[in-house]
Amino acid sequence: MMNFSKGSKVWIEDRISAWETGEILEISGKLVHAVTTSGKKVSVTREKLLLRDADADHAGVDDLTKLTYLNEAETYTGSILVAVNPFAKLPHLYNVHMMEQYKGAPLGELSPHVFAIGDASYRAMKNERRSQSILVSGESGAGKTETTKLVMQYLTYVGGRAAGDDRTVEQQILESNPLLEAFGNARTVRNDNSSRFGKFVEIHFDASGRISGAAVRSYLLERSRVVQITDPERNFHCFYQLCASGKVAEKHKLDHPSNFRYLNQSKTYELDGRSNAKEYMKTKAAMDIEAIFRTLAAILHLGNIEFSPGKENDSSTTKDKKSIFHLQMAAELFMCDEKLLLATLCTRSIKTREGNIVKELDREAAAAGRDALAKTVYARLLVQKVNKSLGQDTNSKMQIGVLDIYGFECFQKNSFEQFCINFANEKLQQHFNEHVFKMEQEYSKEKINWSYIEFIDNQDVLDLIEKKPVGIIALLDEACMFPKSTHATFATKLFQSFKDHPRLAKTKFSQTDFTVSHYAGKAGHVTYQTDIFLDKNRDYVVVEHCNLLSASKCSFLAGLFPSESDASSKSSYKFSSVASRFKQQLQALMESLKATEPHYIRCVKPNSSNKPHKFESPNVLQQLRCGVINKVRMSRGAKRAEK
Ligand SMILES: Nc1ncnc2c1ncn2[C@@H]1O[C@H](COP(=O)(O)OP(=O)(O)OP(=O)(O)O)[C@@H](O)[C@H]1O
Repeated sequence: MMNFSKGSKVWIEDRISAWETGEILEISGKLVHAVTTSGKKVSVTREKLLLRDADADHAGVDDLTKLTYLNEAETYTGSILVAVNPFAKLPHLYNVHMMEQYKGAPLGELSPHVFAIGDASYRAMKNERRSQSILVSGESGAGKTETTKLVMQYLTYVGGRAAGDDRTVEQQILESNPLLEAFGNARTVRNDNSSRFGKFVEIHFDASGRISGAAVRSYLLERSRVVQITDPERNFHCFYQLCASGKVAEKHKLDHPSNFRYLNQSKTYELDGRSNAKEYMKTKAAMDIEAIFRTLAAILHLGNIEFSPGKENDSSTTKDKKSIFHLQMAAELFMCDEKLLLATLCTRSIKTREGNIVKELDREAAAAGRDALAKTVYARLLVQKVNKSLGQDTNSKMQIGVLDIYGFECFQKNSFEQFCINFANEKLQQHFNEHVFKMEQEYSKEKINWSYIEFIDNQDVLDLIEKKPVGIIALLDEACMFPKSTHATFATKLFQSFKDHPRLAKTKFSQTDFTVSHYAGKAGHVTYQTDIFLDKNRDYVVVEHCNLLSASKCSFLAGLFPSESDASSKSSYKFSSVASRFKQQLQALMESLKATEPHYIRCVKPNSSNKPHKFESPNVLQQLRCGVINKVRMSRGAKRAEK
């Protein structure tokens, strides 16, 4: 129970602003009468109040360990940097002078800064000879990508070689950013430059702490965007850049984006304050292979091939002259045979005991196959290319990995993507729990009074999601493999298997939605709509597609499709589970992270209109509650001991 008395400085819970500052006027029985700093008188019960640091009134504090009272109103803590997106350029905060200031400065001596985290990681790596990781999280538009770039800027600054080399590794690393963004980012309703994939950038160092290479791993690229977008969102930036590239565009017969089906589903072609042509130059500077542009152009032409019914029943062929032109262009740019491309799009061969049978595809199936091909080519292009341009150092013993991954998501409607994203966040939360637990043990050895209140073990949610043979992912894969399954049979099986599971519930209004109670407390109850779960989890690799492109005369493209001889497969479609692949990738990521010492940056979006100088408290509080820093509180008075 907190000790309130007349004159106590307090935080008062408020429906609109979350917490208001105030002072107690009088206590009468269960009611406390208080006045807010803005002069409003309120009478509330004690639960609506928290004691407050009066010292911090004037300017606030930027390091929470400086507070006497630590509670939600002051905010949570831990060794986490909370970075609020300024939505304005702040060059004075991120220049060389600043980097110089933070270089070697003990953590906590200067104001909290992204560079301070970068420096702490770099020094820990050098001193302890141990790999480090920096985990950047937050919701869309909170500033993860920008923060990641600043961390990389700092690391390349302190770990860079002396000037004089031709094109140094650190230059290569920094230049990979425009490339990654061109291919992996797009305009969404929430962010003009939203990363449509998660990424783990590993910077490699040699024994003396100098940068020797880098690598990037990507997670869950939103492939569907290549073929489907809605206004005012856009496709990936690189397509618009290519259309604005002048000569190259002309050479590949590209003109305005409005002429391409993959781009004109949304009428948004330009972005405020960005020029497609200028961005193209930046992307181009980071890569020298003409083959990439050619492949991108081929994807756009491919998307413009339309089909009409063919001569035979349920068959299809190119619709008109225009489609034939785009077919020719796509084949030319993919450097493959035009007839073979058409056959790949309009037929499938099925292996039977008697031999191969060629089955005609109707126009819907042909169009679906065309889009699948576009998505597969695009997805393979991204990481392959970026990794090549970075230059990995396979001998490096020490690394600093920067993870930029989507934070916990809970919308009005949640589908498969949110399910995967929240699964990733559960994994990261478990990693965080283990880390804090270890720290707590260290502290108790040193007899420091620190307690990790409400240590929440989320193994049960993880089991629910990923355990074999019965877990949400396993049941989903099973459903995907049986042609007769529907989302309804999947949901029924799910509820049968987990009848009394405390973390899984049915919803009132639907038989097929399910709610998972994630780690993030009340805010973490997420209801998923299973309608398109099965489709979204199916990633068919069409054998003909691979055969077509592995035979391409363009060695770059052929290299993206190493030929697999899978004679045992009866069908030319091979089911591969998106969720299971993601699970494996996460497992590998966790293994990498376990070998490192982690540092955390939580990015916060101050308002939902992306405006500077606007702070919506309830909104921010919600983000902090859902974040990695949830549930970590130091007991009051504990941090005095720590100080
Ligand atoms: N430190 C910063 N200084 C100035 N502007 C920033 C900063 N961080 C973010 N912004 C602004 O906010 C926008 C969104 O940030 P960013 O793209 O980094 O968000 P994100 O968390 O990576 O989002 P998503 O999950 O959608 O990729 C940026 O394009 C930029 O305009």
